[in-house]
Amino acid sequence: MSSGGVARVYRGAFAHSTRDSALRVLTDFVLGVNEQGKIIFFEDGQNVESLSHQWGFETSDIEWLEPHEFFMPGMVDTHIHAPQYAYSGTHLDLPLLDWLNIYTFPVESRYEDLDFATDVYTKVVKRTLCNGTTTACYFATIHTDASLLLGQIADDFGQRALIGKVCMDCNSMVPNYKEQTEECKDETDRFIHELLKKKYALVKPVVTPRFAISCSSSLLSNLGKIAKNNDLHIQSHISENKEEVQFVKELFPDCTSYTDVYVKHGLLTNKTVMAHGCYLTDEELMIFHEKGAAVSHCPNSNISLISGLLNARNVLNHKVKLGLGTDVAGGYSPSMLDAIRRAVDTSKALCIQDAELQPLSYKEAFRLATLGGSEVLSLDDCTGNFEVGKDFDALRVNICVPGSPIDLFPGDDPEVILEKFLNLGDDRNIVEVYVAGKQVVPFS
Ligand SMILES: O=c1[nH]c(=O)c2nc[nH]c2[nH]1
Ligand SMILES: [Zn+2]
Repeated sequence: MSSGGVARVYRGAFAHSTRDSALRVLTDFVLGVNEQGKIIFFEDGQNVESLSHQWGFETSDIEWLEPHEFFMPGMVDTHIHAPQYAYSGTHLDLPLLDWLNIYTFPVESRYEDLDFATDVYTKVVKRTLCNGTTTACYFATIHTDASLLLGQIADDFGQRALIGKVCMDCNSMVPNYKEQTEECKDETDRFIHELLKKKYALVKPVVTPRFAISCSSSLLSNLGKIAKNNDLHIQSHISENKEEVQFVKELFPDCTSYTDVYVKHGLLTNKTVMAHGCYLTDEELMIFHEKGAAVSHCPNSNISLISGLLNARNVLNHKVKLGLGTDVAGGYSPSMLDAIRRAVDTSKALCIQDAELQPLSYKEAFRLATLGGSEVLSLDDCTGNFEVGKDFDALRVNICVPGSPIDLFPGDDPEVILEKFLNLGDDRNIVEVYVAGKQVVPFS
């Protein structure tokens, strides 16, 4: 645009969460992005003259949003299985452990085939970006090369991503879908080092033991060490379903709880995100808080696989970091808007059972999908809201696109427009997506 490092300036309505507030709607703000994709100012529109002098841009260069448009932060999917996208929207008629054995493992075992992997991984990255997921924490499969391919595809399309090569050395039901312990450890090392060697700006590895049931104690310990030695993120599953919790108790009789299994193997750190957690006790949540570990709330999956209902309010009351996950394909929707709606619905269903409970508001769910998710992935220094210094990860939302699923009425102010979008909107309303200042949707 002009000298002084300003690449673009936008003026109009913005909605985001802050440390103190689940939702702040700013009706007339100006936001500047520099060449590196970072937010360099975010101020009241009245300050535009002084900002133009300070940053050396012409006010005529400002891009104005329409009255029925706003920017919100890109959404953070804290838990999604990229390979399972191949069958998303189907296979939702079995409980977790049968679902894994009958549907999931046979499909995941096909990802040795890099053509198949390219097809599915391209589709899942494009679909999630169109739906406003600017950051995704992916499980891949046990296959190192296909997992590296997922990293390359996320980088190609400009999505911020954590990529996990899945680790599992126990699988009696589908024995061809597992690795030997040593091989799994070595391949995890290779995956991490090859991915880091690519020096992708926004794509990083995450250590990924599938869950306690599919990993030996020796593998879990090795993965804890690998994460520690390389200062890496960790992701897994915990306490999703009652049968699973009981099985873990039997497999690890020396551990006092499911959480204790991960603690004892060095896998519960301040860079850990555990999916589900429906049956975590208050004592376990206290351990999560002490360790700084996070929970990914996956409400679509919890209901679709009839696993349980996470009491998100209780997790928040324990000051445990909480975000939302689609958990494709146990969750059938790749959209984080769906995760927002189902998180609110789940909290209301729990309120039917216990009138003392306070349901989640749409504002709180918005926070979980944006800033909360960035905290869960320890990425809140660079994404999650429009704080100056963070990367510009943003969705330009337009309520009045042709064929919009939303109608507006006189008096609908920006806060009402946001609420309608969160409850009624879809990818048609997400007209542009930015990651680190780069426009990634529409695809170039
Ligand atoms: O919802 C789930 N999806 C999975 O793929 C999985 N693996 C272990 N536990 C799991 N839960
Ligand atoms: Zn999962």
